[in-house]
Amino acid sequence: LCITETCPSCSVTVLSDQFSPNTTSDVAAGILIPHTYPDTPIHVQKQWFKETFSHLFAISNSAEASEAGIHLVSGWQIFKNTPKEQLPFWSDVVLGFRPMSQAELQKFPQHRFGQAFTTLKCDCPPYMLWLEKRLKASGVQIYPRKVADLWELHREYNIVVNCAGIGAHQLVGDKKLFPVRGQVLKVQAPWVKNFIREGDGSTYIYPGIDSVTLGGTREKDNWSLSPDPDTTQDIFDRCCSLEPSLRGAQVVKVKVGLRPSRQCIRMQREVLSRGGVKLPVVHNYGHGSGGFSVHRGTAKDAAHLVGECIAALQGSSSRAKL
Ligand SMILES: Cc1cc2nc3c(=O)[nH]c(=O)nc-3n(C[C@H](O)[C@H](O)[C@H](O)COP(=O)(O)OP(=O)(O)OC[C@H]3O[C@@H](n4cnc5c(N)ncnc54)[C@H](O)[C@@H]3O)c2cc1C
Ligand SMILES: O=C(O)CCC(=O)C(=O)O
Repeated sequence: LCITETCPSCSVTVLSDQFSPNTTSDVAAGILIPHTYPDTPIHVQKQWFKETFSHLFAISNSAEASEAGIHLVSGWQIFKNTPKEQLPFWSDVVLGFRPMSQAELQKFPQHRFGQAFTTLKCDCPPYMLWLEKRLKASGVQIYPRKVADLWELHREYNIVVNCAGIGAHQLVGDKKLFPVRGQVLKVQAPWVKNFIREGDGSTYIYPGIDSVTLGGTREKDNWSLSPDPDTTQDIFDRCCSLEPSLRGAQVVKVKVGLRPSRQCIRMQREVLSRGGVKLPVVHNYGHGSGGFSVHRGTAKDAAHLVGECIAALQGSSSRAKL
């Protein structure tokens, strides 16, 4: 979508082997709380988050909000011990960030410190389906296709944008990319209105429009997509200890996804070349635990790199004509 906006003369095609509801993005809670990428400067991460937050805030404040599955949600991030960093880099992007009062902390007798704020949540699959609808309305072609090698696209397309998530491990052989398996439960608990997150991200409760997402797990290098029943029970128990009213909730779905993790998102131009033929590629993958939190910001950067590829192609074709 960002490419159609920044390069309106481009004809864009989406190729994907899986679509919603069968992607990693469909598993996510979709909450906007950044995870830090150790090898990316903080000001860049903050800019990605800010772009994403203000873009989604505008959608949440429009008639599209319910179909897009975008809504504001308030709640608490709680800590058993007071953390060293009490003001995360994103604290002035979310709304109303403040330390919790002692009265609020009484809800969590095991915890000593907490932060209250309002952020945004993207409910999936609705958000994915809404994006797909907007793509089609912009004239984008969408085809199911598994790509074995980016080079196979060189005859059909001038520029390739690689947004394959964990699929990039095989597609481009990126050894720096690894899966972090996550399991979540979707439960019916319409009385739960506030999010609750353990400061280390181990346990969370995120109310959505139709269900509440309970998590989580983080298992590095585990490629299994099968839900584990013991883990389901463990997640449920951990969430009930933070929000005892969940004991009365019914589990409607268990989902597993592989976070495409890396020390930094791969946001990069590359030119593939074989026998004198060139194929410009823009990589935009490796969003780990925070893909929703930064997706619009990173998409804008990727679209900018596509613009640079177009300029380079135009430059080389006018040189060739000379
Ligand atoms: C349990 C869990 C909870 C999460 N919660 C949150 C959250 O609350 N907030 C947040 O910000 N982030 C969250 N995340 C992280 C977020 O889900 C990811 O960062 C994000 O979904 C990655 O998006 P993506 O588009 O890169 O990958 P994907 O959603 O996996 O999309 C990649 C697409 O590429 C296609 N593809 C891959 N390889 C090929 C190929 N060879 N040929 C053709 N197509 C290919 C796939 O079929 C897929 O459609 C969570 C993740 C998990 C697992
Ligand atoms: O960490 C969180 O609180 C949100 C969920 C998430 O991003 C994840 O499980 O990866």
